[in-house]
Amino acid sequence: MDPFHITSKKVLTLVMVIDKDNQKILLGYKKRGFGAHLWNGFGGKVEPGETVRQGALRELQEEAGITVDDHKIQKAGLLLFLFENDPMGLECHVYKAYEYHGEIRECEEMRPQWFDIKDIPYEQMWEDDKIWLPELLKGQDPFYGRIYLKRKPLEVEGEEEGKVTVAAAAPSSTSNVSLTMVTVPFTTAQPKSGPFALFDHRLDLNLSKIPKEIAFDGTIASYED
Ligand SMILES: Nc1nc2c([nH]c(=O)n2[C@H]2C[C@H](O)[C@@H](COP(=O)(O)OP(=O)(O)OP(=O)(O)O)O2)c(=O)[nH]1
Repeated sequence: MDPFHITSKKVLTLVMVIDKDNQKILLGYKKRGFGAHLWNGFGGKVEPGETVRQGALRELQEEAGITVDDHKIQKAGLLLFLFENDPMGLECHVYKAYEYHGEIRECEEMRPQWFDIKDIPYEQMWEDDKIWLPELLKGQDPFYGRIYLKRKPLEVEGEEEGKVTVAAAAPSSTSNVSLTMVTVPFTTAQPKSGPFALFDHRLDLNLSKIPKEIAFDGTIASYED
């Protein structure tokens, strides 16, 4: 049985806000939850009753405090995250925006910060980002990627007085796996990377040739602009 076979998926959004004039990108430090301690764009689960695009705009407003005009947010790609031995895939719709309204502000989930595009903190981001984000920044989008991830055995959860508490990483979907808590010596050299390690990937840069509905693994990924 293919360990990356999925039978269902969650639909997620991710918005990358880019300041072209100053060659900067807005990232948020995820303070809690899935992908905690990593820098990322802004996004989350699409809620019932909203389109993917509406979900992207809502999450950007909630997490960074800013809004983008509907026609100014551009689809940059579609990423399918597949987790080993997890039948739930994540279909992540990636958008980019070059203009926004409002004041950037921190919320309890994310701490936004501008980074020079030449200094993107890839070592503190999801491992797959270094595959597709440079393409987005070069304008090589829209793209379609399949990202295969393996669970890391242990993951940093918190730190106190030179020690960190680590827990067995939880799977992407609702988990019936119990967390194993242990305390190990903390080394500052250890990056706080995501709980999953990149196993394999495929990135297709000519999405225009792919039909709007993409069939994969028995499920259909919607591709709305
Ligand atoms: N850059 C990047 N982003 C990813 C990867 N995998 C992944 O889920 N994401 C993004 C997609 C979403 O924006 C975000 C996960 O959504 P979330 O769990 O925070 O959703 P949410 O805000 O609705 O969550 P909640 O805490 O309100 O339940 O992480 C990845 O490999 N790279």
